[in-house]
Amino acid sequence: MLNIKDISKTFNPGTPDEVQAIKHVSLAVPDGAFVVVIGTNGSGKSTLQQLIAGACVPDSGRIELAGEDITRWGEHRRAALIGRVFQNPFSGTAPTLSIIENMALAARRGQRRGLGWLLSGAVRRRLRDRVAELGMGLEDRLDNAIGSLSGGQRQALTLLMAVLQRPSLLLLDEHTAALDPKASDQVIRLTRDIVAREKLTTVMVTHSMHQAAHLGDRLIMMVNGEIRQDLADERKRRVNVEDLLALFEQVRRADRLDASAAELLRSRYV
Ligand SMILES: Nc1ncnc2c1ncn2[C@@H]1O[C@H](COP(=O)(O)OP(=O)(O)OP(=O)(O)O)[C@@H](O)[C@H]1O
Repeated sequence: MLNIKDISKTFNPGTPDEVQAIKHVSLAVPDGAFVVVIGTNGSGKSTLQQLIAGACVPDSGRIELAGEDITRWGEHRRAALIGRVFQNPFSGTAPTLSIIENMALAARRGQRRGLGWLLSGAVRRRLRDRVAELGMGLEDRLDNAIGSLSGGQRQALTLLMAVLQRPSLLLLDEHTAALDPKASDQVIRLTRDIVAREKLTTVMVTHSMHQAAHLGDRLIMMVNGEIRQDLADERKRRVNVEDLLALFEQVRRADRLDASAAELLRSRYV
C-alpha cells in the first residue's frame, strides 16, 4: 500500500520564483489499485510522482510504501520498491547494451552490479520468455542494442523491466506521450494486461482523456497542487471522455474568474 499523508512541496521558497507545487496532499492507494492522475498544466502531477519516487523530498508530511516510512529514503533506495517508466523512451534503458543485457540488469535491480550478472543459459531462457510475452517478436533480437529499437518497442521493454521484480509500486509518468498513436495503443494494452496479471499497485500520470476514462479503477484530478476530484468504483467506471473535458472546462472557467477577480482587485487598489 502507498500512503501519502499531508505532503507539501514549495520550490524556491522565499524568492520571487516561489511555487507551491503540492499543497497538503493525502492519498491512500491500497495494494492492487490502479490510480490514474490527470490535471491542468503545472498542477503538480509530475512533482507528486517525483516525491513518491524520491527525486525530491517533501517539506512536510509523510510517505509510506509497503509498510515502510520512505519519506527520507533516497531515490536509489526506493528503486528496490518502485518500478518507473518515463515519458522519454530513451530514459530507463542503456542504449548501447543489448535487450538481454538490459533485461539482466533489471532482473538484478537493487543488487550489487558487476560482471557476476553474466547470463547463464537458464536465466537467458527465462528472460527470453518474458520478452516473448510482449508479442513484438523481440525475443528473436535479444542481442540487438536497445538503441536500435523503435520508441514503442523501447517503452514496452522498459515497462517489462520495471515490473520484472514485481515492484510494490509502478509509477508511469506519461509513458506513452512521446509515441505515435499506434505504438501508444500497443503500450497501453500491454500496461493494462501486465498491471492486471501481476495485480500491481499503479499510479499513472496522463494527459490523454481517453486513457484516463478507460484505464484504472480510480481517477484523480489535480488543480493547483491539490486533489480536486477523486473518482472511484462506479463513478470511475461511468466516467467518459466528454465528462472529463467538461471537468477541465469548469476548472478553466473558474481560473479565468479567479484571474479576472485578481485583475479587478489590482485595477482598484494598485
Ligand atoms: N524543480 C523545480 N523548480 C521550480 N519549480 C518547479 C520545479 N518542478 C516543478 N516546478 C513548478 O511546480 C509546479 C508544478 O509542476 P509539475 O511539473 O509538477 O506540474 P504538472 O502537473 O506535471 O505539469 P505538466 O502537465 O505541465 O507537465 C509548476 O508551476 C512548475 O513550474
